[in-house]
Amino acid sequence: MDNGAARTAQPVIVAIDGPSGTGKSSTSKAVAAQLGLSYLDTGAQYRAITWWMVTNGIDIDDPTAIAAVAGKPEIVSGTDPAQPTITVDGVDVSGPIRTQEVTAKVSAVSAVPEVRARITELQRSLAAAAENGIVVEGRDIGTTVLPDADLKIFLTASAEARAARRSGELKGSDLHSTREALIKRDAADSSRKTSPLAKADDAVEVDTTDLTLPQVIECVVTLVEEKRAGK
Ligand SMILES: Nc1ncnc2c1ncn2[C@@H]1O[C@H](COP(=O)(O)OP(=O)(O)O)[C@@H](O)[C@H]1O
Ligand SMILES: Nc1ccn([C@H]2C[C@H](O)[C@@H](COP(=O)(O)OP(=O)(O)O)O2)c(=O)n1
Repeated sequence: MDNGAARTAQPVIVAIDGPSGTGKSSTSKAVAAQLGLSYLDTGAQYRAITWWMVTNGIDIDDPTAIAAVAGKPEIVSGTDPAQPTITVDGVDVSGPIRTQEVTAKVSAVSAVPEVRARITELQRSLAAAAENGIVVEGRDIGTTVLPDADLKIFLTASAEARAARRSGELKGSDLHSTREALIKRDAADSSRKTSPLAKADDAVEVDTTDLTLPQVIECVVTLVEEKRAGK
């Protein structure tokens, strides 16, 4: 019986995938905040496990060595879009996971199946625990992690636009080397055997090259609201 209390909407699961610099993090955070949903940056989790491997002297070129210790670090993600957090064994690593060293090594670490199995399990349990629903962003969310997501978005943008956005963030970096590094990482992420970066067949593709960030956010919010209305 309806006792007059506000009826809560069904939890909604939104998967946002795409290559680097397409606007996944900024869009996902804003959409989640606007709609009262949780938010998960899965790239931060792969960066966190990479940071742990580097800090503990694990040979990044040795997938067997990485696999052997993949279960060791305890990675905890806070899913409030206003203040996303990430810790490894209780240490706040939100700064250290963004260094160029971690960025250069994350594709090799995240290609190891044992790493993916571990992180995927964490992602699924966080999504299941999100009371109002969640926006999860990454590379394989729509294809592998949450194939039953209510809405799947695949963001794209030209390499030029993505490199310009990234070098705007990294002070002192030059556009050419940022573009090359970004293309190399996308190629590695797209060609790995285990759950590569890919668009799910039922994902809505949004090309953000000529859109402002507020336009992309509005587009995704509208798609979520349409989904919710149709439920
Ligand atoms: N549509 C857009 N137009 C201009 N800049 C954008 C747009 N979307 C994102 N950005 C900027 O580009 C940078 C990378 O965005 P981010 O959300 O981190 O991308 P991703 O998570 O896909 O790597 C950020 O500085 C962000 O503010
Ligand atoms: N679901 C995911 C998310 C990220 N990864 C890997 C591959 C990416 O190059 C790294 C870093 O991801 P992140 O989203 O932080 O990358 P950006 O620099 O923001 O583009 O993690 C992944 O393999 N699967």
